[in-house]
Amino acid sequence: MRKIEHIGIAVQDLEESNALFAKLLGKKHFKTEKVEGEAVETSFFQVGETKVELLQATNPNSAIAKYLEKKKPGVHHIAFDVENIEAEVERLKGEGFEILNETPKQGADNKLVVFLHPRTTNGVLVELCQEISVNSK
Ligand SMILES: C[C@@H](C(=O)O)C(=O)SCCNC(=O)CCNC(=O)[C@H](O)C(C)(C)COP(=O)(O)OP(=O)(O)OC[C@H]1O[C@@H](n2cnc3c(N)ncnc32)[C@H](O)[C@@H]1OP(=O)(O)O
Ligand SMILES: [Co+2]
Repeated sequence: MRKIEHIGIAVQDLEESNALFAKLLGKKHFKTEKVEGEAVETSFFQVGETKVELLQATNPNSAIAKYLEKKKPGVHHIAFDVENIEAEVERLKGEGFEILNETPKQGADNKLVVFLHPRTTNGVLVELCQEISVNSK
């Protein structure tokens, strides 16, 4: 794990939360992006080396929608930047962590992502992110 790539925060209303976090952080989000595969719309704030990712569900089947059925808006996951996501998945499997999607999937902000089940990570939903480099497209 090279650094915390982002902190994912589940929100009910992206526009409202964008305005709140702009006040909190003293800067506006630098992008919004829909991720069809996760049925979310995201917005990103750069905070030093890491980011804050706000996530709003775009349909009721979204993991974010399901989360907000049971829990209040708040910190949803921690994402770590990794050099080689396949190698990291193998390493973590060997360490006994439960991988939710062994095959990396498309995330936001030009990343391939994998999630670990929170029941094997002390109750924290963990996301691994690998930058999709230009020559691997
Ligand atoms: C755009 C992308 C990106 O950055 O590139 C994203 O981040 S997309 C971010 C959205 N996509 C994802 O999160 C994809 C991965 N997430 C998932 O597959 C799911 O949300 C699960 C983590 C498997 C949870 O699914 P679901 O809520 O249906 O299962 P469940 O209700 O049985 O929950 C199983 C247990 O996990 C707990 N649980 C659920 N969500 C949790 C969360 N975010 N953090 C910590 N614990 C969590 C529940 O309280 C429950 O604990 P108890 O059994 O003790 O009650
Ligand atoms: Co994320």
